[in-house]
Amino acid sequence: MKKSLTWEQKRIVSHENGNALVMAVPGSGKTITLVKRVERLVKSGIDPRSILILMYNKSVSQTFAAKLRVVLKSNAIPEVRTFHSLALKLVSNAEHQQILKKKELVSSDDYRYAQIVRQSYREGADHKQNFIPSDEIEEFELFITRCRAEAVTPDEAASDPTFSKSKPEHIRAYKRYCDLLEEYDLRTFDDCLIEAGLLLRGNQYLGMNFKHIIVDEYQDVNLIQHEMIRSLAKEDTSVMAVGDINQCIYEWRGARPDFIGGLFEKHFKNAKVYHLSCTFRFGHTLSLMSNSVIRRNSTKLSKLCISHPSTPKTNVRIYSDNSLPAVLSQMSEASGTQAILSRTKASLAEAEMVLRLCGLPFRYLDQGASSLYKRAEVGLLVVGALMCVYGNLGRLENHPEKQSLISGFLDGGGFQWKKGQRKEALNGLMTANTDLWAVLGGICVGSHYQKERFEKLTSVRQKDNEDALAIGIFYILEKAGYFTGVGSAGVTRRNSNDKYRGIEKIEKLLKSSKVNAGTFLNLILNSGRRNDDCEPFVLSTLHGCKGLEWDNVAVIGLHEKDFPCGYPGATLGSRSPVKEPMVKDGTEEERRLFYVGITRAKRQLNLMVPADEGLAIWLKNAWDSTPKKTTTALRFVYEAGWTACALTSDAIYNNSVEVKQKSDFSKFHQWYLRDLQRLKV
Ligand SMILES: Nc1ncnc2c1ncn2[C@@H]1O[C@H](COP(=O)(O)OP(=O)(O)OP(=O)(O)O)[C@@H](O)[C@H]1O
Repeated sequence: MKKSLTWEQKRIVSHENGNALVMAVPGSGKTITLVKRVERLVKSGIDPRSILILMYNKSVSQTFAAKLRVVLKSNAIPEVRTFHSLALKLVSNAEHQQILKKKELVSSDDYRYAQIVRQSYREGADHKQNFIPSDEIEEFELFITRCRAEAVTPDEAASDPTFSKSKPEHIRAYKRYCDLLEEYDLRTFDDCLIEAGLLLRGNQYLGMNFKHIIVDEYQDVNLIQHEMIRSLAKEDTSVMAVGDINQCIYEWRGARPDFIGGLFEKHFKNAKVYHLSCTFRFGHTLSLMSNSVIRRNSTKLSKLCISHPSTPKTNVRIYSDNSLPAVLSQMSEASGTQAILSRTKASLAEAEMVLRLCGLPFRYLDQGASSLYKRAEVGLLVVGALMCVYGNLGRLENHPEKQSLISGFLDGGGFQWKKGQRKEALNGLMTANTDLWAVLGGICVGSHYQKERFEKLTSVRQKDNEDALAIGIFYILEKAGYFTGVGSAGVTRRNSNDKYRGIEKIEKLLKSSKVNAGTFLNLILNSGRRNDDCEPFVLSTLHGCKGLEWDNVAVIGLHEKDFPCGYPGATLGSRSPVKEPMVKDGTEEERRLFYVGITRAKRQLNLMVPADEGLAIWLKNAWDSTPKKTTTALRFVYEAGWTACALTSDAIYNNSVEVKQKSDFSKFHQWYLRDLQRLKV
């Protein structure tokens, strides 16, 4: 169906030369608007090669380029790139011209990168043990990311209070990290961005000369990327930044809402401001709820997100956590695409278990990097249960995830490995028909601690059988101390992988489902149902779902404790030239993350919350303020004010707004109704 543009969209398409800032609410059709704008520029005689479009990720940029090829009926389309691919192009050109030293590119999932991070942490932080807990490494990696996002050298980090107030060992380790990259002639993607920025600042454009630059998702641009655009733009370049301040969710990577909400206009003079305030994705209840939440942030809400009258109703429901199996079964019967979104990977693991129990198909958006198999507590549980039931690991032979499960057991088992031991254990256990206790017994001989640990874990040697309740086996393992060595309980802003909560969730599920050990092991070890009439459920973290939409969405794990609003490790310093971060405890970023999550739904949104009497009272009274006391359910669900939003939304759909009293609607809902009236669509 051919879509006719709204007047807001048309104004952006026909923007003349000069800088522009487009503030777009979720689902407002940025893609179609930008495609039409480029089409208009090219039709007006602008050389496509002088147009650069910078997008957030590879798949979005590829889809956008494909759309341009169709619209322009040509392969001669403008340059559509991600920041990283642009940086890579600049750096490889500079290497070619011998301006830069030739180095190999290393991605963050390359084993060499992981080795360098570990080595630099061990040496720089003077870490005695060979095995470093993953949480410590993740915290250090976060520190590296922050330094690289602002191109801070180790010396600068040491003398800058925003960085040096962090752990001193991080600064030493960061210096070692930089030295090691240099030593091994390696360059990460972040290094590419920094070096590309320096090339551009030195006027080494290497053939780049753009009349128009369009940058999508500007709210997640960091300082280096912002500076790159500044260097690329010449006197006569028109830069158009498109984004949504309320969807800035990558502060830990150096993005800041005040870049799109201040810095852009400061550096790109006379920028004309446009709004895309009308969503085509979801109906009035969800628009009202998302506005209701996000207005609690300190960023002033100048325009509300309004549902376009052509948008179908979205059903929003709030359910108790305990009814997850029933809700997912009901979703599987609805038509269209389905997604399960969560702040933490622990909740996704719970959802995966439920899907397996219900025999529903699923896939991870991150290709399985957060799947059950990658979780230490699952490795411990599976290995432990296999030993209890069968007395050996035979069922893992030829299993494609054998290595992940054994690694989980070795990493979560609390062995405090010494140099080379973990590798030896893994190699030993990966050989066919190996005896777990014989391999470990041969390795854990050095220290008293390891011997003790080994003895504790082997205490489950006795054979149970497949009919035993899985929860019974879970308790045997727990008593034997299986889970005491598993990671941290905290969720940092970057790391959504909290293992303790994963254990809690597994326990809850095994208790309520009453499955026996045989069934449980089958559910985990079989690949899950693949073919089904219903679309596979997509599982994703809230960070990963940006820019996407599904017909039916469940946002799960909406517990206050799972959103690290006040978690100290979550607080990020920044050397932004604008001002200090607005809220230090991270509440605003977490609220934006919730906002991004709920605005992915088209027809149905299910919010899964823990039992919370306070929320029941809130909903009964149709309140939408921020609760003053600490809550069990996420405070943002309180703020969304579902009851009042559903009532106002019903009045709009039933055309009964006019017959009601003004006082039937809160001031805030009156604002929405006024804007809806005014919308000249
Ligand atoms: N003028 C229009 N009329 C009808 N539908 C439209 C119009 N413009 C866009 N749409 C539809 O709106 C939906 C959302 O568009 P799009 O995916 O571009 O949103 P977005 O602005 O990028 O959202 P987000 O910020 O959440 O990523 C799409 O299904 C698109 O086809």
